[in-house]
Parts: sequence; C-alpha cells; structure tokens
Amino acid sequence: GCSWGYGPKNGPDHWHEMGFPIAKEGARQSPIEIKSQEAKYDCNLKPLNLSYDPASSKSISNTGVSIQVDFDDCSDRSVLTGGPLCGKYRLRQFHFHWGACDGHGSEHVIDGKNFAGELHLVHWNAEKYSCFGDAVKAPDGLAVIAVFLKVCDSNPALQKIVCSLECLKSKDSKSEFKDFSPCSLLPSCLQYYTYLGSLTTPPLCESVIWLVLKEPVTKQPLDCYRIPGSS
Ligand SMILES: CN[C@H]1CN(c2cccc(OC)c2)S(=O)(=O)c2sc(S(N)(=O)=O)cc21
Ligand SMILES: [Zn+2]
Repeated sequence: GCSWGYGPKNGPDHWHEMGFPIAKEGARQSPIEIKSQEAKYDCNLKPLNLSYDPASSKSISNTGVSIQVDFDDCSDRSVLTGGPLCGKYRLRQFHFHWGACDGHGSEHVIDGKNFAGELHLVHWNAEKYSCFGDAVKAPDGLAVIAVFLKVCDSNPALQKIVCSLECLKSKDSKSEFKDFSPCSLLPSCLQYYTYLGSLTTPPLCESVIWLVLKEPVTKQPLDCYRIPGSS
C-alpha cells in the first residue's frame, strides 16, 4: 500500500518517492553517524534538566511502526529545559526503534557502532508555539532525547512496557498506561551530543534539536515483538 514502513518496498530508501522528497533534498536529515573525534566541546551548553510528572503519562499504543507512550502535554507537567534549549519543551511522547536481531536497531550510530535499539523522548517548544502542529514545522520546534539501548537480561523499568505489549499485538491498539516515570528509562549520566536535525520518520520535518545521550541503557530483548505492518 501507500503507507511507509521499514520493508524492502516502503522503507527509508523509498520515502522520497512516497510523498517525502525532503528525504533526498533536505538540509538537516536525521539520523546521522556521530564521530566522537569530530564533536566539539561547547562551553555554552548547559546540563539537561528533566522535570517529568509520572501522573502525566496517559496511554501506550502500537502505532504500526513503533511502540509509543503518550503524555498529557496540555500544560507544563513534564518539561525539558537546559542543554542548548531556549525555554521549556513539553514531553509529548516517547517511543522505540529496534531491530530484528540484537546487532542492530538504533537509528543514530556512534563511531560506527550500532546499538540494539534507541528510545526517543519527544518534546515541543510550548513557550514559543501554541500547538504541537506549529512546533513540528519550526526549526526549533522539537527537542528529542535519544537513548541507546543495549540487550541485557532484565530492566525493571522496561518490564512494565514489555508486559503491556501482550495486548498491543495489532496496529493502532492502545491501552491505558498510568504513573510511568520516563526518568526510569534513562542512564545515570546525561552527557549528550547535540545537533540540528529532523524527524527520523515521515514527515521528516527539519524541526528537531537532537540530544543524543552518550551512555546507553540496558534493555531486555524486544525483538520478540515485531511490529505488525512495519515491513
Ligand atoms: C511517525 N513518527 C513521527 C510522528 N510525529 C508526528 C505526528 C503528527 C504530525 C507530525 O508532523 C506533522 C509528526 S512526531 O512528531 O511525534 C515524531 S518524533 C519522531 S523521531 N523518530 O524523529 O523521534 C518521529 C515522529
Ligand atoms: Zn524515533
């Protein structure tokens, strides 16, 4: 069909001919390969400051291309400030990218290293833009924290997410997902690389300030959950 995904006929190499020319013509397309030796230290950058209210988590859903947890972003309940950011960015959702095997799955690559998966925490600049739809079209509209995921035997924080996958086997299924603190998914060290990029999926808008954490977290195998309809 006409919907994009990650298969041989609808994957990233086809997105430019599926209505998203920016995939080929864009100036700041993500993901990128980060070469740590080429990164420059910037003394003007501040530490990331996360203030998340677990009560603002709402639901978990199978979007057909990912597993996503949505948050109440009608007020400043869960916000990101600091780093390179001007103003407060509200947490809207987090979601995952992973592969069919543990050797690959992350979108960003650091010094040639692929990780088993990657967690994205998506925030939008609610100080400057009146709604998410406006922010996603602006060059400083979104800030996404990327966290690399490694395979391990167990990760209690992820356990709650994996357990809820049982009833999310079909595309567009959704269930309630309350009192979850995204901080539990983050590594202890919040050192990061930052660059100006885009959404890594259609519509590939060039509106993301990327914050890629240097330290990965460990996750249990998610590859037993293939997202239906994504290939
Ligand atoms: C399907 N995936 C995207 C969904 N989005 C979306 C939803 C509605 C409208 C819209 O543009 C008008 C974009 S999104 O902005 O939440 C994000 S963030 C992101 S990633 N992997 O770069 O972190 C991918 C997507
Ligand atoms: Zn993502």
